[in-house]
Amino acid sequence: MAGDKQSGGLAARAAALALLEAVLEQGAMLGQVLADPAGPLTGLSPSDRARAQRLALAVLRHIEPADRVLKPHLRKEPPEAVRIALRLAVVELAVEHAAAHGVVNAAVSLMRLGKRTTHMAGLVNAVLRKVAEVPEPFAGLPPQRLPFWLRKPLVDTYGREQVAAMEAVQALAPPIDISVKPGAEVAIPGAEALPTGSLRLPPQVQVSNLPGFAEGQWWVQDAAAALAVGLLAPRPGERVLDLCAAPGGKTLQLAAAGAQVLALDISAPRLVRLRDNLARCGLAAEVVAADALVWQPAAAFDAILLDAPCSATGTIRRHPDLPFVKDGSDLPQVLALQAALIDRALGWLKPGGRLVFCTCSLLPDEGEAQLAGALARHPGLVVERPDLPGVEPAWITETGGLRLRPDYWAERGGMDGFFMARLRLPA
Ligand SMILES: C[S@@+](CC[C@H](N)C(=O)[O-])C[C@H]1O[C@@H](n2cnc3c(N)ncnc32)[C@H](O)[C@@H]1O
Repeated sequence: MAGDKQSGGLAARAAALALLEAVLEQGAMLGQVLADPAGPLTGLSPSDRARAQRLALAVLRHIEPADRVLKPHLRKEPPEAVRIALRLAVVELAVEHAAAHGVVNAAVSLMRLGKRTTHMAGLVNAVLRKVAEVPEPFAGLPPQRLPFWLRKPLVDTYGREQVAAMEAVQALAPPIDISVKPGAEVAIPGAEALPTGSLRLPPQVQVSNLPGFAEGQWWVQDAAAALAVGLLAPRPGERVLDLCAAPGGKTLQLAAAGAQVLALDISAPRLVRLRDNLARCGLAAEVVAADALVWQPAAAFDAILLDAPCSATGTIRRHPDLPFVKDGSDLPQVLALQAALIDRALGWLKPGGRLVFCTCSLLPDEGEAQLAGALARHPGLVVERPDLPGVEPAWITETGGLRLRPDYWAERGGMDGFFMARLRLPA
């Protein structure tokens, strides 16, 4: 749909609906759909692409309140395509505070464009006019809840109030954090220096236009994710393995610290991004595409960072599609893989060497329980407590791990959920 400005934003909205249908009806992760060269964003202008993506993310963060607003106005279940279009319009009204006439007209036009939806245009018009009469449609409604398979273990672990606080943060578009190359002078207007050393930018800035990006002086990396390399504390010249490295945020930190890095990942396509990131930042690492369950190193390492595959449930504020696509059924295999990777990595360290194990998960099975399992299987292994700038004592667990949650720094926009621990072998 060319000339989206003249057509009142229809192309961006139509693409947002297609993205939402791919996630909600076909169970695709948004990242996969966005990366598809033949996907719904093909042919759109950069600003329409950005708008479509922003709208789809906003809807995924507010499906539950949108459905509650719509319920009194719908006598029977509309077809899924119509329901998704109604949700989009409600979120535009309630969250984006877009002008009602534009939102209603666009939704009606989109219905008229589809053979299977054209007969619903009148209903959509009537429902949205009713919704638009209320100044703040979401006022008084709780934020969207996590799905039961995830919410239950989180409530059991952290408590009901804490989980509600996480859900409140997950309802907001997250800020963008960046890690700055040591020694680089970066002046980005509006950037906030975080206590742990990362810089925080407002949500939805166009990062590639900002000063220092093209020159490779910094890279996008959540402030919580950046702490794993701080915990490993790589020293110049050390031989360090970045196990499960792609797309490479932590590889960049390790290389920038002067370590001699071997970055390994099973995914060749994800390693293309890692290589691009290294090239942009003028940093070097040996890159290996291999399965860590079969690969063997030629020599032992001083230190290993294991950023293991996991449920990624700590990243829902950045990936609100995750609760609609995953159901936790792959967790047993993922837990077994994490334990196997820990055991293999410990076997590749020099005596006295250190391993940081981390996962971007909120589930204790993928964090605290993996640490306990590793300590039980490897007598002599010790946990070294984190001592990092900006890390609050309350974030450190009894056994010396670091538990990070989305509701920490809530007033600043939160942080990704992570668990990380530094283990040392006997010398
Ligand atoms: C959490 S991500 C890593 C993120 C990365 N460390 C960063 O900071 O950008 C986990 C990675 O594990 C990789 N992976 C999964 N199974 C693997 C295996 N058996 N061997 C090596 N890598 C694996 C995935 O391809 C994925 O890139």
